[in-house]
Parts: sequence; C-alpha cells; structure tokens
Amino acid sequence: MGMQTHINEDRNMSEHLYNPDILQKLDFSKSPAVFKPKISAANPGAEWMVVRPLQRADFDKGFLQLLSQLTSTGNITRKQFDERFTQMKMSGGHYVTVIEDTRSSKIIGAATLTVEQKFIHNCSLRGRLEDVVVNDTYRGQQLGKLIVVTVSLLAQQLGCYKMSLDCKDKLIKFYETLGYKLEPGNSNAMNMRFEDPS
Ligand SMILES: CC(=O)SCCNC(=O)CCNC(=O)[C@H](O)C(C)(C)COP(=O)(O)OP(=O)(O)OC[C@H]1O[C@@H](n2cnc3c(N)ncnc32)[C@H](O)[C@@H]1OP(=O)(O)O
Repeated sequence: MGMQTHINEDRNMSEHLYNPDILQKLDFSKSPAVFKPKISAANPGAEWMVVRPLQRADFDKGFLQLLSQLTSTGNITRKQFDERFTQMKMSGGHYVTVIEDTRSSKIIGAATLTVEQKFIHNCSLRGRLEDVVVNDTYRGQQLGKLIVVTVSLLAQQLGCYKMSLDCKDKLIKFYETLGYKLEPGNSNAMNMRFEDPS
C-alpha cells in the first residue's frame, strides 16, 4: 500500500456525516431545558467530552455497541456501516450526532435528527428525533439532555417548523422538560410491521 492510500484512508475515517461547524453555533439559551451546571454542544462541561457529527471512525469507537443499548442492531460489518454512512451523506437530511469520551475514544451518547422535505406548509421541513441513547455508565449526568437539545436546536437552525418523536410512556416527563409536548387528540403513534427486525 502506498503513502497516498494511507492518507486517503485517514481522511475518510475522520470524515463527518455533516458539517460540524453548525453545532458550535447552537444557542442553548433558546431551549427550555435546565442544565446544572450549564453546558452546551460547544462546551459540554469536560475537556474530554466532544459533541460532533458521526464519523466513519466511530465504527471502531463503539457506536454500534452503544446503539445496542437502545435496540437490536444485528451484526453490522465495517463495509455495511461504511456504505450506509455514504448513502446517508449523499442523500442528505441525516444528522446522526454523537458524544465521544476522548480519553477512551468511545462513543457514549447519540441521537439522530432526520429532516423530512415536504410540499405542505409552503415546502416546509419537519424534523424527527430518533435513536437517542446514552451509555448506561454515563447516565444521570445530563448527557441525555445535552444530545437531545443539541439535535433539537439543530432542527430549528436548519429551518424545521417542528420536531417530533416517539417514546415509551416513562420518557414523556424527560422529553417534556426539553420542550416536547403531548398534543391532545394528536399524539398517537401507529405502526404496521412487515417483518421482525434483526
Ligand atoms: C426518541 C427516542 O429515541 S426514545 C428512546 C430513548 N432511549 C432509550 O430509552 C435508551 C435507554 N436510555 C438511555 O439511553 C437514557 O436513559 C436516556 C437517553 C433516556 C437519558 O439519558 P441520561 O443521560 O440519563 O439523561 P439525563 O441525565 O440528561 O437525564 C435528564 C433527566 O431525565 C430523567 N430521566 C432520564 N432517563 C429517565 C428514564 N428512563 N425514566 C424517567 N426519567 C428519566 C433523569 O432523572 C433526569 O432528571 P433530572 O434532571 O431531574 O435529574
């Protein structure tokens, strides 16, 4: 393998799914969430913590192992991960966002904003919050709030007129503290299942 190949591989591994600059500019004072002590995506409260878009290298930093604390992931190979990363980046609208513990190079939190393009409401954009998870040994330290508020402000910044989520009953209070509301008569989640996911 020549030197050029190595350089290309290195650049690929640090490639971000979306432009990281936008996270640095998010204004956390716009969120109703209360952070004690005060933290934000730009200043997550510890020098060993970083909030950023997903990178290809996160395959080796336990990203999928973290997701398996949320639901079943299946056995995803590096090739499958890489291809899905490329597809998401090319199609746009997929804002997979992570928190890394840079001491151990491990992904300790994640949440995804998916932006849906619509014709209604004058060609509006709608955000959906998906796949929120914090590593169990790091829970109760505001990281859940941090990652959810980050992608919610990101949705607002990108011009979404609203952001929606589905969750278990026991998490309603958690999301209410972050500005989400159950809308009477309009809060039913329904599914049609085509197969058991692996
Ligand atoms: C849209 C979706 O993806 S829904 C799926 C959500 N994900 C999961 O259920 C996966 C497993 N759970 C987790 O990963 C975590 O428990 C999370 C992401 C829900 C919360 O992460 P944490 O880092 O613990 O959250 P954080 O420390 O910011 O907690 C914020 C507040 O919510 C409360 N809270 C957190 N999790 C829960 C819970 N499961 N039930 C009730 N309250 C909770 C905390 O007590 C805390 O309250 P406080 O500020 O008054 O102390």
